[in-house]
Amino acid sequence: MTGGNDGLDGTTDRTTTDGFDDAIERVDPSDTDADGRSAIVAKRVDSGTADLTEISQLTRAAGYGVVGSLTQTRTEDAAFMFGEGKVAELRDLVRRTGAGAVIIDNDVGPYQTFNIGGELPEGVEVIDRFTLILEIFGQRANTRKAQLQVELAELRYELPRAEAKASLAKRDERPGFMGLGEYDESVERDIKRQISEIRDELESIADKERARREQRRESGFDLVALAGYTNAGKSTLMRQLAAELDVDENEERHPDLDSTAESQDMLFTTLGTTTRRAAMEKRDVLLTDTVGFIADLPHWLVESFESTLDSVYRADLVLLVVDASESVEEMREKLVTSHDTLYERNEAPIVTVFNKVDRLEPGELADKRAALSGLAPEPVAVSARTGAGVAELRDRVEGELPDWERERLMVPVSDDAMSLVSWIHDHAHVDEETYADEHVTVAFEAKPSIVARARSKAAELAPAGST
Ligand SMILES: Nc1nc2c(ncn2[C@@H]2O[C@H](COP(=O)(O)OP(=O)(O)OP(=O)(O)O)[C@@H](O)[C@H]2O)c(=O)[nH]1
Ligand SMILES: [Mg+2]
Repeated sequence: MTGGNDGLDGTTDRTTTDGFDDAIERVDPSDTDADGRSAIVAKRVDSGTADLTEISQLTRAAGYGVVGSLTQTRTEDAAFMFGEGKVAELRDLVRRTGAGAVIIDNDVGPYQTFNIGGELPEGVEVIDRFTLILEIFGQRANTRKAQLQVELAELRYELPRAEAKASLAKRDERPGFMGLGEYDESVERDIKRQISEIRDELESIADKERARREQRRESGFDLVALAGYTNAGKSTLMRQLAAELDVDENEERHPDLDSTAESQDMLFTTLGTTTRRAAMEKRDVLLTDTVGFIADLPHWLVESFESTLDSVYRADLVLLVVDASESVEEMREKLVTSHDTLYERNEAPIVTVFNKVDRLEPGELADKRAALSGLAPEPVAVSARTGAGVAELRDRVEGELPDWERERLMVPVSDDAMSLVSWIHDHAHVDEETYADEHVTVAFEAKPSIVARARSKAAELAPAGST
């Protein structure tokens, strides 16, 4: 996917700064993608040093080679986002590298995008962080739901821009704004209509998923979701915990489901959701792997993916996976982003999982636990790669799931009684099954809702008071 780029840490893009209007500029023409798409990454920060690591990873995940970079520390310029002199430098850098796109790790307004584009050689695209993420999602979207979510996000991104174009066109200042021809209010109306149609279709998909989740709960499954920052190791951990292949047989086929949940050292490897049965001692657990979180996403982009995140929000337990091989600072930022994403909607208890402990030095784990105890109380340390700590994680999952009830039912032997007994076997953990005096007795443990249903089924079979 990322052509000849192996190192994904983007560290080559970082240098020190003099603390002023720092011009960090690197050129690496060898770093072009296989299909020749190349980009310059750029970022502005108000203060401190701009870090290009993540935007470089995202750029490569979208299939571009990173051929140059540029950063600036200064307050935002209303017209160009960067200072005008910096935009001139950007133009020179584009000329020298032959880059086809400039990827800016900021929220670039529609007018700023237009202005920067006007300074660059003809045909060079100006892409901001959100558009880049949407591009990655668009490339990975391979279910109807994922495609609709991407389309919805694109339209919601486009809406304020269409408004801007309409107002520019009205003022007759820049006819053919961005080379896209005439704009008027009908474009906005059209976008709004499409948004509402897509929402309706997504809502009906979400209804079906909700019904399926309830069905699974009724069959005695506990639903556990893997959540966490992109590239934390969720899919790798899923494979460690999973007992067998997917159970989403009713769902639209998804390449992710066919063999294994994919893992790659790349941002947003997983876009859809994958559900597998987990291998547990007692409880029947369904595990769902899902799209990773990332910082600085506008609310509309998160909302567009709401139905994907529903499998996290509506789980019985969330495993929040963190890459513990990163610095405490990075871990903290990613934990904060994850908690922000979960905060309003999540209903489930959260267990934090420190992953990739195979990469830690002795003592490092204890230090990180202590430093992050506020954000990540009692984390379970695992290596999804080697399997270390995974047994402890299973125990912890079983311990955190809502308690089961014990019950003992006795019913007269009959065909209906036998089908009740087999229903109980399917939905509960049976401790004992005995036959005496034409009665069958089953002692079992199950979720309270399953126990209640077994009781009422038994009551229909047995004369009152016989249990
Ligand atoms: N050393 C080490 N590497 C790991 C471990 N777990 C995962 N990785 C690597 O980390 C990278 C990301 O793993 P994934 O499982 O794809 O991560 P993810 O959270 O599913 O990522 P997205 O789907 O992209 O959000 C891959 O290169 C994995 O091989 C681990 O325990 N130790
Ligand atoms: Mg994944």
